[in-house]
Amino acid sequence: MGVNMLTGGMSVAHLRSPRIRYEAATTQIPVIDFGLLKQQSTVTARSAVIEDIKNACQKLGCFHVVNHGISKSVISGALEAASSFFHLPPEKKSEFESFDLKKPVRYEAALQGNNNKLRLLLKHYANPLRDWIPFWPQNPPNYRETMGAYSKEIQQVAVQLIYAILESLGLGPNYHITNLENGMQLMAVNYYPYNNTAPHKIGLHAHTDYGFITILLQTCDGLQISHNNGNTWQPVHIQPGALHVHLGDHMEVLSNGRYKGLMHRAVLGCEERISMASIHGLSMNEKVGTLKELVDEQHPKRYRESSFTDFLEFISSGNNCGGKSFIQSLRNV
Ligand SMILES: O=C(O)CCC(=O)C(=O)O
Ligand SMILES: [Fe+2]
Repeated sequence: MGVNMLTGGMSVAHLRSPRIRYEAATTQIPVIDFGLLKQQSTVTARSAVIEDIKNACQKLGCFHVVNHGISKSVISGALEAASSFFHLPPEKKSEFESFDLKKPVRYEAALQGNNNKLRLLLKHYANPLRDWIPFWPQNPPNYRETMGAYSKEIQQVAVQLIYAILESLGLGPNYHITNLENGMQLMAVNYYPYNNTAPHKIGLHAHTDYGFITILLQTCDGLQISHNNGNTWQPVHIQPGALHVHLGDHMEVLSNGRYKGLMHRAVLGCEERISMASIHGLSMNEKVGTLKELVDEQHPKRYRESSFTDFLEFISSGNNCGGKSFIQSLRNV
């Protein structure tokens, strides 16, 4: 099995083609050149990128990142390992099957009707890597090595992007968040089967992600976003070599609502699809609150503090079934 970089983006070779384009109107997603955020970039170039990030975060809650420095082989290695895992016989995956959200590794199959698959999910923590990797699957044999290499590089990109986003909020280039580097990285590795029925079947329902940002790698189209609480949806088309980045609940909290977490979902289509969402925040029990620099008389504090453990308790207690999302539960209204 090989992974090739087709013009449409990262594609697992045995997956079906051609890629479809969804019919709804498409939003042009701003493209951020990560190379221009690096130290050797000129001040003018860097400030122009920070301004682009600000506009993207305010208007859309997402952007694409190019020139991120993660090699094609690292990316294709991780996608291949994910694909091989999902194609293992069910009995090889079931050792990870659990509904206990606190497990370090968890496998879940969302099925419908005659056991038709809607989505297979493998979720595990990744940062600090040495703490979590001993729990990861050993089948396929290169899973730990290849997924580990990808996770490590994505974690570094994520930290720099979070600081760039904070700079775009006017916090200055030297703003520091204690323990961000040791914060949580949760990898949600998703597999969606081929199912090209119209209207498209939903593989993953509308939600916002926990954490500051999510970095999403995907083999083909299927991601949709909404800016009106799920009333209408826009497809996000993949872009060759680019990573999709969107804001999560805790960026909304940090920024005192200046930036909002992006609502998104995934639909099935005319190819098998793999997506890997790397979700970045602070560690399990660390509380995240609004930054004091973003609170004043005109902008009173709008959110309660919370940690990842609080989030897990919120979703395990079935609170979100009443229609209230985690972020809504944090708003002081
Ligand atoms: O598959 C996708 O495009 C989205 C995945 C996602 O939103 C998630 O895993 O949280
Ligand atoms: Fe998500």
